[in-house]
Order: sequence, then structure tokens, then C-alpha cells
Amino acid sequence: MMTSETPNQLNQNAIQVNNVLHRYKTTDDDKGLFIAQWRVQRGQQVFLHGESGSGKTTLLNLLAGVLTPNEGNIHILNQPFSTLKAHKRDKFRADHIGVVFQQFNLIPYLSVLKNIQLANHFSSTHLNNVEERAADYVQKLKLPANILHTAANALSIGQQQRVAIARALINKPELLLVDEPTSALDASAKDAFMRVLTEVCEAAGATLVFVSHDMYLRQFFPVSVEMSELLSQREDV
Ligand SMILES: Nc1ncnc2c1ncn2[C@@H]1O[C@H](COP(=O)(O)OP(=O)(O)OP(=O)(O)O)[C@@H](O)[C@H]1O
Repeated sequence: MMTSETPNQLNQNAIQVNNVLHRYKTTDDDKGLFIAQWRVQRGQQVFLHGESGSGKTTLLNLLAGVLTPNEGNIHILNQPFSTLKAHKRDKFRADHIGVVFQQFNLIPYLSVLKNIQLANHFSSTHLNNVEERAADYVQKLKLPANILHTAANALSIGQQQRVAIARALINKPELLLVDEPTSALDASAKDAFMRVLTEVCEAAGATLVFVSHDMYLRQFFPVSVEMSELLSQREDV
């Protein structure tokens, strides 16, 4: 899928995937994931779905720079990203990308506030009002105010999900990547979570890529992409 882009349109891309091939193994039985081209505009909220094993988590890991492509490249916010050396990629991620993966990766014995402060510590966005911003997100995400001083291992799964979102947003990332966060929630909690997540991203002007196989959640997004639409065939792999 080729599109001709004016320089102005290029500037508005949060994500550009160009001829990306990723294989876990270099054996013949691993055909790998190949995407010729994919663009996500800045500020867009995209629901990325597809059947189990279709490569959603692999793609999200490529966008987060946790994995790097065997071929091709990924630009994030119009800057080369996948080709950066590992430490520069880590730095770029800490400064520009918020990530919420399936295991929320909160440090269990630290308080919610300490978990959030740590995310800021590793970024160049040294904010002097982290606690204030954390309290604001706690309120927006409809968590109890005193949760900031609760240890992460004392939280319910639903609370951990929202704390992980607050932590991912604390550095004002331009791009938020979220992987299947609602599987443990019942229907009404899902609705509330999705509304808050999309509202908070919109208010922050953040681009959101949200991965799930739960088609119920599609209604919360203006743009929806099926993994099979993104994947291209390559004869030589
Ligand atoms: N660490 C790994 N090593 C080798 N192969 C892997 C690894 N992780 C995933 N795969 C393979 O890559 C393919 C895509 O997996 P991926 O987890 O990206 O799919 P998914 O769409 O996120 O699936 P699900 O919805 O079940 O989480 C699958 O065939 C899977 O077996």
C-alpha cells in the first residue's frame, strides 16, 4: 500500500513502519512478520486487533523498541527509532513513549507514587510536579486519592491497570502503546476504563495504539486496524 505524502503530512506521523520484517528465528518454518508500510497520524487513537498469534504483541514490541526488525525501519515522531543503538532507543522510549504491557510491571513493594516517580526519573522530562500530576491522574482515572501511598502489591488488577496508565502518561508521552489491558475487567468496568483512557489521551494530545482481540472495545476508537490488513506477503522469506 503506497501513498504519496506531502512534507506536511509526513510531519504529522506519529508512526511510520517501512518494509519491516521481524523473525524470532531464522529458520524456514518461521515466516516472520512483514509490514510493507503503515502510518499512524499524530493524535490518532487506533484499535489494533487480530486473532491470537497474528503478531499484535510482536508489532507493539517493535513500536516500543523492545524488539528490532531484521529488515526495514520504524520512525517514531518522524525520527529514526528502530535503527538507534540500544541505549539511545531506551532513552527515546523513556522520553517519548508510554508503554502498558500485559503484565503491568509495577514494582510490587514500592508505593504507587514511587512507581510513578521512577518512570520520571528515567526520562529527560524532569518534572518538578510529579506528585501533583500523579494525584491528578489518580483522580481522572477514578482511583482513591490515598492509593498513591499504597504498595503496588496491595492493588486489585483493575487498580494496577489504571496505575500503569498513570505511570505511562506521567512524562507526557506523545505516543502511548497499550497491550490488552482489560481482560480481567467485567463489562461495566471495561466501559469506564476505556472512556477514561481515551479521554485522558485526547486531553494530552497523545497518539494511542491499543491492542486487543476483544472486538467489544472497537466502539471506543475512531480508527480500527485488523492485523491481517497490515501484513504483506513476501515471496523470499
Ligand atoms: N519470544 C518468542 N519466540 C518465538 N516465537 C514467538 C515469540 N513470541 C511470539 N512468537 C510467535 O510469533 C507469532 C506472533 O505472536 P504474538 O504474541 O505477537 O501474537 P498476538 O497476536 O499478540 O497473540 P495473542 O493475541 O495470543 O497475544 C506467534 O506465532 C508466536 O508463536
